[in-house]
Amino acid sequence: MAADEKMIIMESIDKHFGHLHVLKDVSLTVGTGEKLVIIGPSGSGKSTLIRCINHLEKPSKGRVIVDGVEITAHKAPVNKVRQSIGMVFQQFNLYHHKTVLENLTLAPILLKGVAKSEAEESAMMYLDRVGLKNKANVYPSQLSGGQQQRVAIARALNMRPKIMLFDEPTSALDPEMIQEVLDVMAGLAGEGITMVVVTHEMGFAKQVADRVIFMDEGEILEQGSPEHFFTNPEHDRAKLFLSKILRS
Ligand SMILES: Nc1ncnc2c1ncn2[C@@H]1O[C@H](COP(=O)(O)OP(=O)(O)OP(=O)(O)O)[C@@H](O)[C@H]1O
Repeated sequence: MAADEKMIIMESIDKHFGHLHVLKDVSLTVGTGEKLVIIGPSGSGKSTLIRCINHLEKPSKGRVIVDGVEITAHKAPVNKVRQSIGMVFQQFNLYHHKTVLENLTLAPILLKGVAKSEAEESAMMYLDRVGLKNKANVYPSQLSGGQQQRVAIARALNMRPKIMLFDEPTSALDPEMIQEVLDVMAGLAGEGITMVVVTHEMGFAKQVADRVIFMDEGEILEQGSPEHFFTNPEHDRAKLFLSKILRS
């Protein structure tokens, strides 16, 4: 894979919610296999930006190109492109009336026409990867929050995505469960998949990110390698944010 290959291109994105101007002319590219971590204060537009990548939010202006397909184009094959983008949310969003195994196999069978036996085989592989092979036949309500989030990650992976988006995946978890989810994500990061992660976990950003982006008030204020950003933030607002979050 060429290092300059672009998996995600966002060009001059604006997003308004009514009078609220949430993204202001944001441009961003993410390289194939890159691990990008987005940080910033609450309300700065991080979730909105990441949701523009898979068109859960439609930009008011600008273009989004994913793996060579412009999903903001008129009549773009949004559903098809979405199949190559896994997303993990703060809330785990599992199907509670389905077993863990069924949670993983449903989308590949229904959306991609994968044979049930094949979907189950790969599901077991991914459950093993997140350390939950022995939970295949239980229901989500029988799992801890951390386990449910690991199932959500395995479910996204079972669609064989090219990109994984994480929107504050540990924010709803009890503190003792955060690390088990971050460990799974760090393991995944080592495997070459393109990852975009919104998080308040600065340790994860330092450990895993190729690049950190600091957003404030709908703009990318600063970006750089974690080594550079965390030791040498340039903007006062980035400095203030880091001093607050690293103290907490
Ligand atoms: N669907 C929506 N309708 C109206 N306003 C919205 C909507 N989604 C987000 N907003 C507003 O847009 C702004 C940016 O929200 P967003 O969730 O992108 O920020 P964030 O940086 O991810 O914040 P947090 O860290 O608190 O999740 C906020 O003021 C939010 O209230």
